[in-house]
Amino acid sequence: MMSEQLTPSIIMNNRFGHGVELLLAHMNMEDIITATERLYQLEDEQEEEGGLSFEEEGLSQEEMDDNEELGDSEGSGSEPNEYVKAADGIQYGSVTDLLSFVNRVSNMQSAALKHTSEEVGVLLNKKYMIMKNGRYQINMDVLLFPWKLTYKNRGSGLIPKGSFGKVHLAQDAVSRKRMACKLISMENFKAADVEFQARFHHENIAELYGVLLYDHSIHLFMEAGEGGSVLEKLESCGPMREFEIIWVTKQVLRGLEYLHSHNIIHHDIKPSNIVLMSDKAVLVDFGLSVQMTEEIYIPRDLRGTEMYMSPELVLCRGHNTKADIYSLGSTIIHMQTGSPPWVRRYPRTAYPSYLYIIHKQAPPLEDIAEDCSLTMRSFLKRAMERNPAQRSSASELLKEEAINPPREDQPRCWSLDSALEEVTLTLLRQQSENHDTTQESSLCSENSGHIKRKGSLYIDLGALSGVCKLTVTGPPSSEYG
Ligand SMILES: Nc1ncnc2c1ncn2[C@@H]1O[C@H](COP(=O)(O)OP(=O)(O)OP(=O)(O)O)[C@@H](O)[C@H]1O
Repeated sequence: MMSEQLTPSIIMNNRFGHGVELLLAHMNMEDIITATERLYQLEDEQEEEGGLSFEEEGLSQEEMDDNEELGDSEGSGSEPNEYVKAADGIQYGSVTDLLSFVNRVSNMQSAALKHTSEEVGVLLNKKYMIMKNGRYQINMDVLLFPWKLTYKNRGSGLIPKGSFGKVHLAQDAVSRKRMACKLISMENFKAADVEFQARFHHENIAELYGVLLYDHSIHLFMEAGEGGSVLEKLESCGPMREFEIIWVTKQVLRGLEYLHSHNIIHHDIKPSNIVLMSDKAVLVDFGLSVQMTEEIYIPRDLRGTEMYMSPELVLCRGHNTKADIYSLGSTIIHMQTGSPPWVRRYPRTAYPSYLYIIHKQAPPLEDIAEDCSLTMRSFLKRAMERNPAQRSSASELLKEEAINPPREDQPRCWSLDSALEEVTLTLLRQQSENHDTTQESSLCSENSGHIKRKGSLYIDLGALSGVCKLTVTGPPSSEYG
């Protein structure tokens, strides 16, 4: 059995021997057979290919080239076997490498990994996660911090906590990239927790950077929503204004349009699973997601969060991607009013479950905010249509007037944008008439920056974060030396 006192070099030298001892001591026979089969299969593959290869899926040419170098320099082909390697170190790899790592880890008895004192895992992103001497150590190469979302009325050191995980802010010591790191205990980890984020890439889906197993917890490193979740914003700043809701809704719909085009149901659309960045919002938490293989998904269990669930999901007789659209409708009601649907009419204290109410009474159009615009109200009716076949899809909703308001109805900053743009263009025209090239170039650069921001709520969110005293306190740079 691997002793905790062994120095890293001894562990390296005895890696293969200790690995076998560990397997024998802690795995059951079935695990050993699976592992052995995998070992021979891998050896065969390596012999055929003349060495260990990375599947290049999801990697840029540059990364693929780097992988080749990595393979040479680290002598990956000469490792005793990949089974031991993948459970006994860190490697840069492709999505396929990562998925095979998480599958192996989630199938192993947790006792077999209990004594792994070093990080093991697969990193997808070489630009942000910089390995040193074949290692990527927690609290050395990557530092973890509690989120310090200093929204008003909130204490510091808040760690957003879900039912199975907790999410820290992480920073790579070399690249300085800030990431979110979700910790899931081995007992609760399942491959689905990473599968969708690893396989599917879209700007409105939090990008997965790598997965490590350390200290008996799975660490998922991903794109960080430094502005916190929509739920945190609601809890601290109260109901959102319609132009903010429109902005978030559009981002979520784009993410859903992409997921649904791949027949993926997210299954848990709600304010805490939408996180904010300065220029976009992304979906997180794919632990309940499912990729449909048929028109209708027949669930074996109830998936989702009650208050946001559609009536067909509650019924458990089969549903499809439209269930997410309904949950988005519930989420919009929460953003408008500060409470999820139902709870103001049926207080939680008196109603321990809302399933029956949803089944009998959905959709909860009475919960739509009183000051909701007519177009948003009609959007909500389409999104929360009781019959999923008649409910609009993400692509259809993206074309709705409610989320594409006419220019004159845009929020003030948009008008400010437009006004600035018009003034700048007029000035530019005048300047070019006068041939004053010096001023023209300075105006040009200002203008291009301005145009880049146009169409996003860049200014609003910045201003908003000021109003809400939203800051993410990063680590003092002195901590990195
Ligand atoms: N990439 C991220 N960036 C910023 N915050 C995040 C990120 N991922 C998750 N969070 C925050 O951490 C909280 C918990 O994460 P997550 O929902 O993934 O865990 P969970 O255990 O599956 O939660 P639940 O079961 O309640 O949905 C989220 O509500 C969100 O506030």
